[in-house]
Amino acid sequence: MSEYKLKVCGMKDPGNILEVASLNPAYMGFIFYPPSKRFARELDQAVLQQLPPEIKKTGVFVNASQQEIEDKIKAFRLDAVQLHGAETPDICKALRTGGIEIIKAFGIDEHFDFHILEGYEDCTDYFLFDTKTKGHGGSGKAFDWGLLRKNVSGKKYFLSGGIDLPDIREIQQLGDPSLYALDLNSRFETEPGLKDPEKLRLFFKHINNNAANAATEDI
Ligand SMILES: O=C(O)c1ccccc1NCC(=O)[C@H](O)[C@H](O)COP(=O)(O)O
Repeated sequence: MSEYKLKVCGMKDPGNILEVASLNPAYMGFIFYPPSKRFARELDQAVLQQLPPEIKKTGVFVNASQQEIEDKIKAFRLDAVQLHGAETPDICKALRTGGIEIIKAFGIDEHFDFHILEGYEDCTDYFLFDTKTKGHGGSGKAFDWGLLRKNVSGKKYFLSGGIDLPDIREIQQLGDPSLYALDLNSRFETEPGLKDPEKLRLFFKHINNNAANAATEDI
């Protein structure tokens, strides 16, 4: 089994960004959505440029205009964008032309029609499955992962929504070859936008320990 990539989302504090970067997540997410408690209002461009190039700087948007997204890509030298609203395949395609990685997020509940994904197959790099909420993300709530059995797309996806330390074993047992990355956010916070590096360190340490029955007493 290959290792899960890890994404830490909702970063905004300069010191905290650098602390979390020392754990080497594959992705770090910055939220450019003003209503979010994690809105990166005064994100420090200089701090982002200190991040190792292996960490993909990911801008998270909800129904932003193409111009706004492109401005942020340029200003913060983003590697990826994560689109959390009702963005169309056309906007995904237009943004991707610029060479940026496109992660299209979908809110999942029992009513989600997985056929919607068909329109996004050719214009995105990854899907992200999050819990359906009015707030678009960062709810701290998990959806029923059993619903993913209805996903017939072979595209790699990020699993998101309320992931926490006690979920490690269940995630290891999902055994889905399309599951590419895990998105961590509010369950690893001491306050909105501020991550607990020690709690993240524990998750990082145990999640890719492939022996599903490995000792996890320190969790
Ligand atoms: O985190 C937010 O506040 C947020 C608000 C609006 C759109 C997206 C948002 N977060 C995007 C993420 O990738 C989160 O990590 C994802 O929603 C899961 O968050 P959580 O349920 O807190 O683990």
